[in-house]
Parts: sequence; structure tokens; C-alpha cells
Amino acid sequence: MQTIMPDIADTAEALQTGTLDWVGMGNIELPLLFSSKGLSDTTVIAKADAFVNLYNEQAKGIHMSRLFLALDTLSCEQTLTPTTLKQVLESFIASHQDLSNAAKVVLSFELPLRRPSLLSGKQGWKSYPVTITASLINNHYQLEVSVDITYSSTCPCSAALARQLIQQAFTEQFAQQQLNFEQVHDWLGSTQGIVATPHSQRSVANIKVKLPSDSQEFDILALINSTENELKTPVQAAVKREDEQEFARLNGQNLMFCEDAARKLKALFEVSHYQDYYIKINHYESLHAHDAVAYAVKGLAQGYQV
Ligand SMILES: Nc1nc2c(ncn2[C@@H]2O[C@H](COP(=O)(O)OP(=O)(O)OP(=O)(O)O)[C@@H](O)[C@H]2O)c(=O)[nH]1
Repeated sequence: MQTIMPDIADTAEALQTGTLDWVGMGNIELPLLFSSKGLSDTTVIAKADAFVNLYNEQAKGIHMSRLFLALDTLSCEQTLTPTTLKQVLESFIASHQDLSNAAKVVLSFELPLRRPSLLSGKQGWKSYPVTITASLINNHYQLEVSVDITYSSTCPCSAALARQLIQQAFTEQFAQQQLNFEQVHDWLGSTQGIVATPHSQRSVANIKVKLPSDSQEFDILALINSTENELKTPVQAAVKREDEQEFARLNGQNLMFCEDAARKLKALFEVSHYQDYYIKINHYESLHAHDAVAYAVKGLAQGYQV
């Protein structure tokens, strides 16, 4: 004879009645086959947070296992696309009749991309932290992609101060002298010539964008490429000396405060097709022990806030 197991989610009384905005599970380990325009489908190990609301004030709780199993179907039988993600949310709600009418899922993973070197024609892996957040609320599907893009920022103030020291050193070396091309050329290539260097820092742009709700595919490559092209100094994967020299040139030609980086990206996303955007710039200062930070959003009434 089969034992009937108690199912308290259905039968027990709630200790305290009331509705809840989101209830579910966090940090579910979930291998997924991520599909995005211009990339081969890539297996990523995601951490998933899965939620439904609880509008039934009397119900003891939701059915966690139903959320987990819907995610497992996504992992084992489907590729991750805007369409399959919506199906997951629909299944969350359908499996919680009389309990829930809204669903949300957050997937975080590292996306490894092959990135070309600046000049040498080599390639290497660079990993981008990606978070995809999808929700289905009042039948409205919302899709957000967030990515962290690491780049180098060289301080324009420090560069000006370094140039001044170089000028002073030049004056000390060559004042009262007839200028000799060879002498100056050699001096410029010496450590006395470049007597000071500006500080630069590894910096991170955290970008979030809202995709149109009828998006058929992700296009993370376009988001990453357009951001890196705008900043000009993304952190590199494969680097030979010629690449390092080009990186030095790009840094010197793209000096930036955190305000410059934020304004450049704001201008980029203002003319993009994304419905909304959020930019957080972090310059992890090497001059200070604290960071330089700037935010920008599109400024929609119901949109991202800073
Ligand atoms: N709702 C809820 N469930 C929890 C919590 N912590 C652990 N669980 C467990 O999640 C498990 C799965 O719950 P259900 O989805 O209702 O499992 P089930 O009754 O076997 O599945 P169904 O037959 O589909 O309802 C249960 O064993 C719960 O005890 C919690 O904080 N809230």
C-alpha cells in the first residue's frame, strides 16, 4: 500500500496570511545552452533565481519543485532564447493556479568569448559576466540583459601633470643648447625623456538594457562590441608586444575620467534600439584607495532609476 505523504503547501494554514511580491529559490546551479546572434550556441553554468508572486493570502506556500523542474526542462531540452525563457515563466504561472499570476527569473553566468588581439592577429578567451532577467507581470513580458565590460582608463589630469614634468625635464636638459635632432630623438626614447607616466586603472562598465518584449533572439555580441568600440580601451586577451604598444597608444589617445566614459556610453545608448538603459561606471583608482563612479539612465518615468 502506498503511503500518502502530507502536502502542507496545499493543506496547512499559513502562520500569517498576506500576499507576497516574490517567493521562490535563489542560486540554483543550472547548465544552459545559451543562444545569441553571431555566436555558436555556448554551454554556460548559470546561477538561477526563480520566483512567482503569491497573491493568495491564505495559501501556506508555493510549490518550489515546479519552478525547479521547469528550469530543468530549459536546461536539458531547450536552448536559452527569449522565447524559451518566456515559456519557463508561463509554466511557472500555469503550475501555480490560484496562487500566482506573475513570474520572474534571473540567470547569471560567465560568457566566454573569443576576442581578437589589437594588431598581431592572435586570439584569446575573455569572459564576460552576464545577467539575464525576465519577468511576466500582467501578461507583460520584460527582458533585461546586463553585462560587465572591463576596460582601461587613463587619467587625463595625471596625463597633463606628467606632460608638464616632461616639459620641465626637457627644459633642464636642453635650455641654452642648439637643438640637435639625434640628441632629442634619443632623449625622448630614454627614461629621462618620459620622466613621469600618468596613472591608469582597470575599470568596469556595468550596462543594463531592456530588450523589446517581442525579441526573437539575444544579441549580446552587439552590446559588448558597441560598448568596447565606444570606450576604445577594453581589457585584452592575447597580447604580443605590438598589441601592447597599440594598447598604450589607445590609452594615450582616449584619456578619460569616469564622467567621460559615462557620457560616451550615454550618447551611444541614447541612439540605440534598446527601450531603456542603465550605465554604472566604476574606475578602480590606482591614485586613491577609493573608486570614481558615475551613473546614467535614459530617464523614463517607469524606467531605470539610479
Ligand atoms: N513553499 C516552500 N517550500 C519549501 C520551502 N523550503 C523548502 N521547501 C520544500 O520544497 C519542496 C517542494 O515543494 P512542492 O513543490 O510543493 O513539492 P511537491 O508537493 O512534491 O510537488 P507537487 O506535487 O507538484 O505539489 C517541499 O518539500 C518543501 O518542503 C519554503 O520556504 N517554502
